[in-house]
This record gives sequence, structure tokens and C-alpha cells, in this order.
Amino acid sequence: MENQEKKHKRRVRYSGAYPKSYKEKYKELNPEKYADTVSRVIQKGSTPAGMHISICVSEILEFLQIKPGQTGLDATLGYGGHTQEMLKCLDSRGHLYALDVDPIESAKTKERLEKLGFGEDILSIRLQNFADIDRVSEEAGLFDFVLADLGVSSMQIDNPDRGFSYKTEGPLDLRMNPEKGISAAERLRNITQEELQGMLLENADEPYAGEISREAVSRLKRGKTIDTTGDLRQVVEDALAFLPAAERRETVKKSCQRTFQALRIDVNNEFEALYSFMEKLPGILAPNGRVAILTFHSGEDRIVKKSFKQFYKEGLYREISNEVIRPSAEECSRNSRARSTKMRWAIRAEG
Ligand SMILES: C[S@@+](CC[C@H](N)C(=O)[O-])C[C@H]1O[C@@H](n2cnc3c(N)ncnc32)[C@H](O)[C@@H]1O
Repeated sequence: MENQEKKHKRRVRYSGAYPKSYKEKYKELNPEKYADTVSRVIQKGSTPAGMHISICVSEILEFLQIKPGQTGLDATLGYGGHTQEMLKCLDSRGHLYALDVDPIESAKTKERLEKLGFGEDILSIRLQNFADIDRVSEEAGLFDFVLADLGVSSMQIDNPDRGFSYKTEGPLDLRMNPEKGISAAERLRNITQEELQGMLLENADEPYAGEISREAVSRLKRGKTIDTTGDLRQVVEDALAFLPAAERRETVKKSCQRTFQALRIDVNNEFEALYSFMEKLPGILAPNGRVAILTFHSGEDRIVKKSFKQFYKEGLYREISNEVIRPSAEECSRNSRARSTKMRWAIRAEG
């Protein structure tokens, strides 16, 4: 007799339509594999996860006037978008050096660019701080063109494990190179109220620097931690609890952005690195060599502007940009991260 008894099959548990983790969430994390998803995300005006949309590409290329056979430096490799465009201008002749301090993303970019045919013969990628451009120049000689696109990449901001964004929960790290220095959480552990207030003012012009620094230090004294992005967001929320409800939400958001920015600049020694880079630039540029720099906040722009002006007066640059160049309105609507971008440029004098 046929065995009518069918073995009970457990229903496969519905895992839900929504992915649970960052890695699961974004198909775009593998941009080559999910080209359709990626282009849909870009069309909507967002940056696909795991990717970075390069800013002011045409303005940069128009200014740099790259010719085949030249030697160039991309001081901030990131996703390699600008690098790729500059390599195309070299047309397989000459050499491009590219630096980044981020071991996680630069390894991925190196692999991606190699797959596109840009190997060691044309492109040398170095895990190195642009504060040390003189060392790269010892190897490469003088540069005909240099680009620096400052700050952090979308891949770094979007990865919650790295703690760059107040919008997602994660460890409060904020280092571009997590293998060097101390995390933002560690930095806060031993900070005084005065020091934190100064950092918030100097690095981000935070109007509530006093309130936020007092709340942070008092929280630590009460035995509570500021180890995660959520903890720091809570500090800002508590510090601004006195504001009328109608304006609190927007103010907390802006203060969170500035507080994270101030800490990021601090733990990565961003201003020190930029000063060093600007000081060494004239010494690594070939006669008539061109440099373009993209900045993303007033502190950075001030350093670039002052340095260009000073060396222009001293005769080391023959020409500098008088006005900042801004991305077009069309680019800003396509890529919201372009909105705060300012570009400045300089041309090395002949002598
Ligand atoms: C805005 S992203 C560059 C994006 C890139 N231009 C592109 O098109 O994909 C800035 C990059 O500079 C790197 N960076 C920031 N400060 C640096 C420094 N002092 N030395 C070297 N790289 C740095 C960051 O790790 C990040 O990857």
C-alpha cells in the first residue's frame, strides 16, 4: 500500500523583503554586477552604496589640460573616478601616481582599476598621506598636474562600521585609516570640556559648542559612554533639549553634522595634513605645472586660498584662481554631495 503519509515539510521562513544589514541592503555595493540598479539610483539623484560620484570632473579636466606623456598625481584616490578620467587623458602614455590613506577602500579601487586595464605600467597607487607628497616626488620627479579632492568618500560615509555618519548606528571610529591613531570614541574619553568646545568651534564653527561639550563631558563623568554614533547623537539631542520643539529637529541635525565633522577633522589631523600639502606643493610641481583642489568646508578653503595667495605673491605661482569655481546647478541637483564644493587652482611659475 502506498504510503499516503507525506513527510511534513517545514515552511521556509519568510525572511522579509527588507535586507537587514548594510552589506545585504545594497545591491549597488557591487556596482559592476548590478549596473541597472546603480544607474537607477544615480538617476534619482543619490549616490549608490559602495560608490562615489566624482565632482567637477569637466571643470577639473578643462583646467588641468592633461597631455599624453605627462606625469600626474591624484592626491586623493577614493573610488578612483577622477583618476580614471585623468588616465584616459594620458592615453596610455606617461604616468599617474595616486595616494590614499584608507587601506580598505584603496585596495578595492586598485583592484577595480586593474580590471579596467590600468595596471602598474601607467598607475602607481600608494597607501600614503598627501602630507608627504615630497616623498612621492622623490620617486616620481616633478608633476605636470596634481589634483586633491579633500574630505571623505561616499563609501566611507555610507559604511556604518566606520562611524562617519550620525544617521546610522555604529562604532564611533571616524578614522580614514582605522589601523592608525585613535578612534573618535577614544579621543573623547580623555578630553576636557574646554578642548572639546575649542575643537567644535575651530573645526566646524558649531554655534552650540559650549552646550554640546558640557553635555559630552558631564555624560562621561556620570559613567556613561560615548562609544557609538548613537551615543554622540544622543549627546547633541540632550544638549539642545532646551530649544523650542519646532526648531529642535533641524538644529539637532545640523549640529550633529558639524560635531561629527569636527571630530573627523581632529582624529585624522586633516588641517595639519592640508597645511603640509600646501607648503610642499610648489616644490613638487614642474614649471607651468597645474594643481586643482576641491574643498568641502570653509576651514579647508581658507587654508587653500591663503597658501595660493602667499606663494603667488612670492612668485612661485604664476597664476591663481581669483574666484572659487562651483559645480553647476545641474551637477548639484544630480549629486547633492556636490553642493558644498569649492574648486581653486594654481599654475606653477617657470622659475
Ligand atoms: C572625496 S574622496 C576622493 C574621491 C575621488 N576623487 C573619486 O573620484 O573617487 C577623498 C579621499 O581622500 C582620502 N584622503 C583624505 N585625506 C587624505 C590624506 N591626508 N592623504 C591621502 N588621502 C586622503 C580619503 O580617504 C578619501 O578616500
